[in-house]
Amino acid sequence: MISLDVALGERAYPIHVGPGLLADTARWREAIRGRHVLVVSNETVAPLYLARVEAGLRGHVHASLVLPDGEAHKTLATCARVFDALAALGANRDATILALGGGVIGDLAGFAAACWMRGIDFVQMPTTLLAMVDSSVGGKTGVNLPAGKNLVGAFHQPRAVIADTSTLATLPEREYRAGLAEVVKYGAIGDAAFFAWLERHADALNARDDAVLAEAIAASCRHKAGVVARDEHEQGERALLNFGHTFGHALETATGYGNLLHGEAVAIGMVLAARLSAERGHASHDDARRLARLLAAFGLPTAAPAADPERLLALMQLDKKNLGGRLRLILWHGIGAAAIVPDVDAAAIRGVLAAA
Ligand SMILES: NC(=O)c1ccc[n+]([C@@H]2O[C@H](COP(=O)([O-])OP(=O)(O)OC[C@H]3O[C@@H](n4cnc5c(N)ncnc54)[C@H](O)[C@@H]3O)[C@@H](O)[C@H]2O)c1
Ligand SMILES: O=C(O)C(=O)C[C@@H](O)[C@H](O)[C@H](O)COP(=O)(O)O
Ligand SMILES: [Zn+2]
Repeated sequence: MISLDVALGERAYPIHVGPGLLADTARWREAIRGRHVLVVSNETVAPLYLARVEAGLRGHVHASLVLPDGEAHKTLATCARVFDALAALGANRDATILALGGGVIGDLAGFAAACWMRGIDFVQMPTTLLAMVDSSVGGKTGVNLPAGKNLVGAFHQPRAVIADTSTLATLPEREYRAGLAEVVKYGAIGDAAFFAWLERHADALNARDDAVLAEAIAASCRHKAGVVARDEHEQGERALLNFGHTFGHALETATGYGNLLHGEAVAIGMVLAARLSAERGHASHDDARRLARLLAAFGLPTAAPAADPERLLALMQLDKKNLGGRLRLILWHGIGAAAIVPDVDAAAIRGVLAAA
């Protein structure tokens, strides 16, 4: 098992990564402070793993809420179901939500925890690669609107992250590969050596080699935990974690939530952002091609699906990073370096979208 901390002073919390952690109840029960516990999961994950979690809750007043599966359900309406379940449980301010599932469950249950009685504890129990390397860490919680991804949300840090890597054994191949997109992101924006390591270990990662995968997850969590500790509320550096996301989120919304997986949309978005950066002279075309090659080696898409460029641009205009009506994007300086660019010309974005 690997453990590290997200260093946030009094709100610091541990990330534990390793096989069998859900059954290691002593490890995660210490993160629960009150009597009431609501486990939030979905109809795919619950039959596989909910019993392991419930077995650790003897002595607590607890209930489980099993939600429908999918990005299309990351909505305010689903969130209202979590509130109803908390009310039925009699959950007070000392209640804890356990979010058992992928990023959709983590974002949604975390947001419900941020809102219930103005904020209760929650514990992330990620069961996808993407959730283990990214969404469970850092406290970005929220839901989608038809108008855009994650438009309603809150920063609310979990009390602990319990990543049981044995759950990845049941994760479908496409979902596994989508998680690798966010792993590549850490190398692309801030760690050229890690990027090169990923290139060398692509075959092992595709084969889900246990030791190599554990190293990739640990390195990703270290990157994310470091950024979050330095810039919890995205006043600066944290925005770099959004590399590829302005394009990616627009594609997810435009194609209908769930058709393109988040990791897939981010892969395409990183390729488009890298191309835009190369065209503006920030990065070399060779580096942009190298990024696309690594993503393709992980079986990820690198070309945008058919979508109206004007609709995509309109969606990008509602991105949370924008200020003063200006398009603020994360552009790229080649393998291992990225920067926030405050005023990107819409015409340049149109050009990249039209050529995609
Ligand atoms: N908060 C953040 O910082 C952050 C970071 C990245 C992504 N996100 C969000 O995360 C979401 C994507 O998360 P995701 O990729 O985990 O998708 P997901 O939550 O939809 O999970 C993917 C699929 O795998 C299934 N699944 C989960 N664990 C499984 C397991 N162990 N075995 C079998 N099936 C399993 C799920 O039921 C689902 O069908 C998006 O909404 C994205 O916006 C948030
Ligand atoms: O933690 C962050 O900060 C990120 O940007 C991580 C992203 O991978 C993630 O998709 C996040 O949900 C995007 O956040 P948003 O603020 O663009 O909605
Ligand atoms: Zn993401």
